[in-house]
Amino acid sequence: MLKITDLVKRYGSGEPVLKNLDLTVEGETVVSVIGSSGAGKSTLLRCINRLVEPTSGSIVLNGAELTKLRGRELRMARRRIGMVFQSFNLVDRLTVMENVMSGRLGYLSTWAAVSRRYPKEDIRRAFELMERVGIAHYADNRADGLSGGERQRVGVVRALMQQPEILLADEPTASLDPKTSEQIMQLLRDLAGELKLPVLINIHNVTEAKQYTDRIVGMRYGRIIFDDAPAALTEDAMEAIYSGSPAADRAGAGLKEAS
Ligand SMILES: Nc1ncnc2c1ncn2[C@@H]1O[C@H](COP(=O)(O)OP(=O)(O)OP(=O)(O)O)[C@@H](O)[C@H]1O
Repeated sequence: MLKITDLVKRYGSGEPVLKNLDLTVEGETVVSVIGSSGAGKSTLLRCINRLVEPTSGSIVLNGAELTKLRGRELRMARRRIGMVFQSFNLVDRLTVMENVMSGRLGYLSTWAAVSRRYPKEDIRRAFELMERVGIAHYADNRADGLSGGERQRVGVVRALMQQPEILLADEPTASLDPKTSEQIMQLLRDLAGELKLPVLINIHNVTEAKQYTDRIVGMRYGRIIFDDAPAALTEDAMEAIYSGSPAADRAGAGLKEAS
């Protein structure tokens, strides 16, 4: 379970971009985070894996407080959090297999990592997952020879190789055509169920969020103002999430306040 309490993030001395957020994600739920550009969606995801340092608040993953960790402990905790990126973040000149196996680096000794001596079990698991997502036949191909959808599948398998306890996806379909985008959303949804993994997806495409996720979290300038099932995302709720400006938000407008 991921439990975020009273999370604040301020970049430098500016206004907070996350304002006392509370969010709990349990089980194999697929949760989408929607909101205007600048609402703080990426910052929220990046605070969870500490790519961005939270200013204050608590982020607990299966009993472990992530905000307090430093050094080795932080590296150990990070491997429990899988991340899938909009731009895939693959190493182009490496093969699909090498990219996938880089998901295991956090588990290997320095010597094993440098010499790329992966345990047999890791290799078996890599093939199993690559088969599952339909890229096993590309294992020895260079990553830059693949289509966008195939590259994102590599990114998903790499994240799963970490044996994560949660999967974070930062606009995973934004670089893909509509059909491929739907396939990736379906894949994330299916994998959440198969691996009993909670998935948190930052996404701009509200139609996909409604179709492929169990729960929608709507952010407006640093606050969560909607958190419910897709069917509850009415036009009024959409208006509250997407209208306004940071200045209007500072003045206190919002769905929670209005209701
Ligand atoms: N490294 C940074 N330094 C300073 N300000 C930042 C930094 N990263 C993000 N911000 C600011 O924080 C706010 C929230 O940005 P964030 O990227 O989290 O929003 P978002 O909802 O993910 O937007 P988008 O949908 O456009 O990606 C924005 O005002 C942004 O300019």
